[in-house]
Amino acid sequence: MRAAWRAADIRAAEEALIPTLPAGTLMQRAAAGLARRCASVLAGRGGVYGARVLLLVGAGNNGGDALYAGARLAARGAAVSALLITPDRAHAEGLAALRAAGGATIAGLPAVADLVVDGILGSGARGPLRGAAVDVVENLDGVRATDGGRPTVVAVDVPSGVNVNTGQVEGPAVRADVTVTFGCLKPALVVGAAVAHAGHVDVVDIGLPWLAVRPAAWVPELSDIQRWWPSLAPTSDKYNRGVVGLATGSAAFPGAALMSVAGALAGPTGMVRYAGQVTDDVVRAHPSVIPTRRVAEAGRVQAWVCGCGLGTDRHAAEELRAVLGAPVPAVIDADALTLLGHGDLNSWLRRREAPTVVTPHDREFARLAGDQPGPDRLAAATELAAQLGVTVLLKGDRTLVATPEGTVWANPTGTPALATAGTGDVLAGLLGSLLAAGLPADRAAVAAAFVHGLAGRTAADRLGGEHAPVTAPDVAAALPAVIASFG
Ligand SMILES: NC(=O)C1=CN([C@@H]2O[C@H](COP(=O)(O)OP(=O)(O)OC[C@H]3O[C@@H](n4cnc5c(N)ncnc54)[C@H](O)[C@@H]3O)[C@@H](O)[C@H]2O)[C@@H](O)CC1
Repeated sequence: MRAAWRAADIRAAEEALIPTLPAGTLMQRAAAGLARRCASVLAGRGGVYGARVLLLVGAGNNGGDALYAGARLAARGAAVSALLITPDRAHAEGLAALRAAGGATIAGLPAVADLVVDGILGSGARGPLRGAAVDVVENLDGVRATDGGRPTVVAVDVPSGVNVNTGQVEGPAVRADVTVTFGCLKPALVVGAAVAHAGHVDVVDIGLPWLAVRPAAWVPELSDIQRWWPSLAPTSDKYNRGVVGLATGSAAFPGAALMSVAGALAGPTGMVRYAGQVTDDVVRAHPSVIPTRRVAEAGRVQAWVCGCGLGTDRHAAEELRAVLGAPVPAVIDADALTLLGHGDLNSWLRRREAPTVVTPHDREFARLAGDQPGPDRLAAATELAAQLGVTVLLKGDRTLVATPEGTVWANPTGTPALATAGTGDVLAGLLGSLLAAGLPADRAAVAAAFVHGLAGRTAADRLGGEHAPVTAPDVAAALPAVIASFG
């Protein structure tokens, strides 16, 4: 797993480190890593020698990184021009280094550049872009590469214009192909609208120590999921692998039952029970499932999933109450979240002692929290988790998992392929299976979101690419291959 820390925490660590090193060491390490990445980008566009490089240089150290990296590229024969956003405040030593290497300054955006290095703002950014930077960023699209195509844009640390700590994008912001970030990830590189501005993210090691404060977010990696995923043992049987129950679907929404069951069947449990109104549909599609009509009539389970397509009538409320009253972990999804938003069911949720995961998208989040998550999704998910005392899986292109204790995870595998009806039901079923198999709520939620994202990507690939019309059954069908690949 990797950590994304807030700008102030990173700055404090850097300030503690700086006096222990020769002057300028951190910036030189940053610039060296940045120049290396820029050179590899240029290698793919015909080489460094003779390439046209445009540096966008702001008033702070972010501009300093760009200037020193530009000096390194100029020394290798690139034609490097620096556009100083606030000329009287540019990093003096960096500028001198660039000039000494043969680079020049220019007064406005050039017509041609093969590589644009965005050093306008980094972790010292406050609010949306102001002043001359706005014009530069808004007109960047007019710059063409020597071959007539788009230049490659490399952002330094974070793309300029994004909120480093929240990932919010409130005004014009650079759209980078690559972001070279220093020391560790930043929240803007893992959550919110800013992620789409960052492109591919490279973390350059500048010798920053592991920070002693809680990260703004953790980002799971495949190796974490592989490690957590319950594996089959010679002594496994259908009961000790865990049994998951699904209180999902209704006459109006039978598909939600089928999708949630499909998700659960792909998980690690040995048995799936279905309690609901569409038992015939479920058993026809999935003959291994044990059907009953009501939660109260189902046999023992180690976790419940409740809400997908359940409806919001009195029957649905009774079923939700039965799930909330059961002393086992529960996933509360979709219609069950609507039911929780009003009436006495919310107090049932608070009384629960077994782990609970709620899985809202933004509108469902508003039903629980009173308002949509807003631009600071990390804070919103954390607050709701603390307020309800449950794990919150906030769906989005970067799904977040927040625990009541204040830990947040940002899932990196999201894909637009999942933006289609029914995929949430698949996720809920899979998550329920992981809970029933004994995973703690946060790991179950993180693992389910991660694998679900991979399944979305696999489904799209199988159908011909990222623009293929993926459906929820395609996602469910892709789960076994993704899980099998864990080895
Ligand atoms: N602290 C360190 O030791 C290191 C810092 N490094 C670099 O330094 C960066 C942080 O440097 P700084 O703290 O100087 O901050 P920035 O380089 O992000 O710039 C801050 C300056 O930009 C201006 N500014 C702030 N918000 C603005 C806005 N919305 N619109 C227009 N101008 C705005 C302010 O006047 C401020 O002086 C990092 O992102 C990284 O690139 C690296 O060199 C590695 C080492």
